[in-house]
Amino acid sequence: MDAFARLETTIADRRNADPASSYVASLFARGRGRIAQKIGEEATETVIAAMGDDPAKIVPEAADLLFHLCVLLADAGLCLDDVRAELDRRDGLSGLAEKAARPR
Ligand SMILES: N=c1c2ncn([C@@H]3O[C@H](COP(=O)(O)OP(=O)(O)OP(=O)(O)O)[C@@H](O)[C@H]3O)c2ncn1[C@@H]1O[C@H](COP(=O)(O)O)[C@@H](O)[C@H]1O
Repeated sequence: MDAFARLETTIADRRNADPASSYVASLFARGRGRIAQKIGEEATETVIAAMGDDPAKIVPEAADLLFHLCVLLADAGLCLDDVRAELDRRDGLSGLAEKAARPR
């Protein structure tokens, strides 16, 4: 099982855990708005790391961001396979061509 699959399983296991002993459970308890806010914070921290001079510092921030995104997906009843399916759907479709084909 890869890291993302393990993480999804752990997050699902934490849904009814005690928020006092589980960070994931505490996020579920605080709700979708708080989870979304954390994604904003972690995205900002990733941007700050990206603007620095040490690319290695992006890695832990990206991990925080992806972790919180996984919690958001779980909270919304979604999973990474849903995201994979969307990426598969886009595979081979140029971003520039897709944008040019959008209704104006
Ligand atoms: N991957 C992670 C992971 N990445 C980041 N974090 C936590 O995310 C939080 C984000 O850092 P911040 O400094 O922004 O958090 P904070 O200010 O303390 O949080 P707030 O009070 O602002 O909400 C920290 O508490 C990190 O420890 C994570 N917490 C848990 N996991 C995974 O989730 C599993 C279950 O964790 P628990 O639910 O805590 O058992 C763990 O075994 C890990 O696999």
